[in-house]
Amino acid sequence: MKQLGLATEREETWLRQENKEINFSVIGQYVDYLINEQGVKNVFVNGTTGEGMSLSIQERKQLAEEWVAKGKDKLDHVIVHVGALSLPESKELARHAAGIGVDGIAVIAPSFFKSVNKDGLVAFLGEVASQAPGIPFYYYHIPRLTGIKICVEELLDGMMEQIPSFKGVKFSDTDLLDFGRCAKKNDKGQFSLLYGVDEQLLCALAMGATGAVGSTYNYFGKTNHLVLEAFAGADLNSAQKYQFCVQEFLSFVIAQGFGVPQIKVVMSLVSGIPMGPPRLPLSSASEEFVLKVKAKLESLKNCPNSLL
Ligand SMILES: CC(=O)N[C@@H]([C@@H](O)[C@H](O)[C@H](O)CO)[C@@H](O)CC(=O)C(=O)O
Repeated sequence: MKQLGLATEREETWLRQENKEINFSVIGQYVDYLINEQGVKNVFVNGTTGEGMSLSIQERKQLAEEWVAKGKDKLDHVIVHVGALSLPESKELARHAAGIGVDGIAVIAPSFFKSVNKDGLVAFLGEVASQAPGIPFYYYHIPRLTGIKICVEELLDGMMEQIPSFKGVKFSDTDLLDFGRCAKKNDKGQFSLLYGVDEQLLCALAMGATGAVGSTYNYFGKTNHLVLEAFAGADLNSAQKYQFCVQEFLSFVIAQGFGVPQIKVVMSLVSGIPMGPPRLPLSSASEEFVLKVKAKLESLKNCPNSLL
């Protein structure tokens, strides 16, 4: 947490920032921070934390371009979320992503019509994927936000059969029964299962996760790498210790109300790079949250398992 002092200074900047425009200029700095401070070399752009669904198509394209440009020769993978409510917009984003050379695209279930069925959803995903034929395709499952609760295990057969570029699932849900059934289908390691509920990463690894995508890796990247390493080395005690450390922080912030605005506060405090306010309809985190989370982060500096 050596950046805390710097973040305090910049915090006023982000709280005062009123125009809510994207600050593209910090992306290069953020790439270096992720690599050097967090050991993270893969990014997922325009997802939930990045408020992708609150951005215009043009903004999403510009962001994807900037991440690809600034990540060139530095990052291993830039996966861009291209999901949208409208199929033509999602296809346009997929074509654009393919054109700028991303390493993967992901699509969330379009969620205005909740009565979507499995075949309709797979057909939607397939049409989007077909616009970027050589690019690995991921289905982004986050039912808590989309309200689309079709089990991923049910979708898998359709996606594997109908989407030639299907590469895997970003699974942001606590349903480890569904997750385990997906892992069973992955017995030959045909696809990636990227878990996205960071407080339960270790459980998902035990079940068959092949990787993870989440907001926490912005600021607890190193600690989470230790979870991965300890698990890979069959050192369950250490893996638990590191996971408990992440859980201690997340249970504290979740009790305060932890959504994208609050995640941005933590990311700004730890990185020292201002993430700015969220876009409406989300509102900035309260000053009370900022003070509490600062104190919590300070206290974690003394946690023997924390690499903050
Ligand atoms: C709802 C939400 O934001 N979920 C996060 C988690 O990383 C979540 O913040 C974390 O598990 C803490 O609860 C991710 O699954 C989302 C994510 O990866 C994204 O930004 O697309």
